[in-house]
Amino acid sequence: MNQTLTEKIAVIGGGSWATALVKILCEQPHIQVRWWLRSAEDIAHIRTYHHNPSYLSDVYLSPKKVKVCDKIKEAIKGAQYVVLAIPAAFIEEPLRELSPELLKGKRIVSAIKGMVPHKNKLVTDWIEETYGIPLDDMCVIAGPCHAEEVALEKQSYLTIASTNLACSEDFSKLMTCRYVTANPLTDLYGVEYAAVMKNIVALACGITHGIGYGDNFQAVMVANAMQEIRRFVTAVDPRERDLSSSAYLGDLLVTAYSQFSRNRLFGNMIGRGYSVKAAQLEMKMIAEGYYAAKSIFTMNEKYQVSMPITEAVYRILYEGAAPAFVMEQLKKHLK
Ligand SMILES: NC(=O)c1ccc[n+]([C@@H]2O[C@H](COP(=O)([O-])OP(=O)(O)OC[C@H]3O[C@@H](n4cnc5c(N)ncnc54)[C@H](OP(=O)(O)O)[C@@H]3O)[C@@H](O)[C@H]2O)c1
Ligand SMILES: O=P(O)(O)OC[C@H](O)CO
Repeated sequence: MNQTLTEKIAVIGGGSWATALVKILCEQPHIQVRWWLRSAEDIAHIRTYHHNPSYLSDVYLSPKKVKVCDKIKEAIKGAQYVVLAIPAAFIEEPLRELSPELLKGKRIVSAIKGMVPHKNKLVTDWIEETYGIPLDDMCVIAGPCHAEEVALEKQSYLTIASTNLACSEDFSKLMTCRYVTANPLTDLYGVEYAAVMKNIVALACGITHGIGYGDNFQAVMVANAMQEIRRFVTAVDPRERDLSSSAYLGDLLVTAYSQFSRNRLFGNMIGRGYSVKAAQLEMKMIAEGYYAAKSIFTMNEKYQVSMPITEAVYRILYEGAAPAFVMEQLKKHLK
């Protein structure tokens, strides 16, 4: 049956999460996805074979639904939503081609769980400051959801957070399909900071497992981490929020425990004695927690919240402190 594709959505980024989001969006009969990737080889391959050769290569990408674009300007043209799915550390370069005029009137959706390094800014704050998009025209995709499980169509839940309930409700509808349920929420900052911080915790879990600590220790660390997240998020953006819900606690748990977690894997390599450089080279994918540890540690110089787990990860990754020694010190802070 021929469907009329009445809504264009741009997806920016070519990694695993971008590929999974393209797949989810393609489930909507009326949507055409305009997909920008930086790799010319991947673009050529997708055009010919309808699969991303580099990430989630089993996912079929229908040429009727997905238009792959070499130019970011081409991808956003006519799109009502622009979905950003590049690790925060690399977001500035590709968006440099865009201007406030080109993005005016569009809704920006951040699928990024990271902060723009050097600026120590949430992606939504950085977009508002750089492109003048009001926060009410933005939302973030959060919740415990690994791209690999989306590829396998395993039942998953997402949270779409925005300061503007209508914006989060509208986008939740587009992200809901047979195997994904997306729920709206209005706690934009809380969700965004919690998503950034859970990556640091997963790194810490990986480090301790790499050293030889067991599940008993990890459970205590994750419980303490939830309190650390609560202290920091409350200091930065005080308001009522249920941190035990899936956008916060659920996301922390999946990242801390899943076989698919990039951040946990990265931490595990560090715990087993890899240098940061060697671990980054070995892992094809990006562990946002590496950058987040620095951003949150630096932000906390202002807030002075007690954050022993973040500090431990920062000292290991950025000051070269020995993981076993740092974790020995951390033990004294956990209950
Ligand atoms: N994966 C998930 O399950 C998942 C779930 C929820 C949220 N997220 C979030 O989604 C965002 C994207 O993560 P991902 O998992 O899709 O990452 P990924 O699979 O590790 O892919 C990395 C992406 O970053 C690009 N990249 C790497 N180095 C770059 C550089 N120096 N300059 C510019 N681009 C570079 C890669 O492009 P090339 O392929 O061309 O190298 C690729 O598109 C992150 O913020 C992550 O936290 C991921
Ligand atoms: O678990 P990670 O470190 O791969 O991060 C991916 C997502 O944030 C999980 O929701």
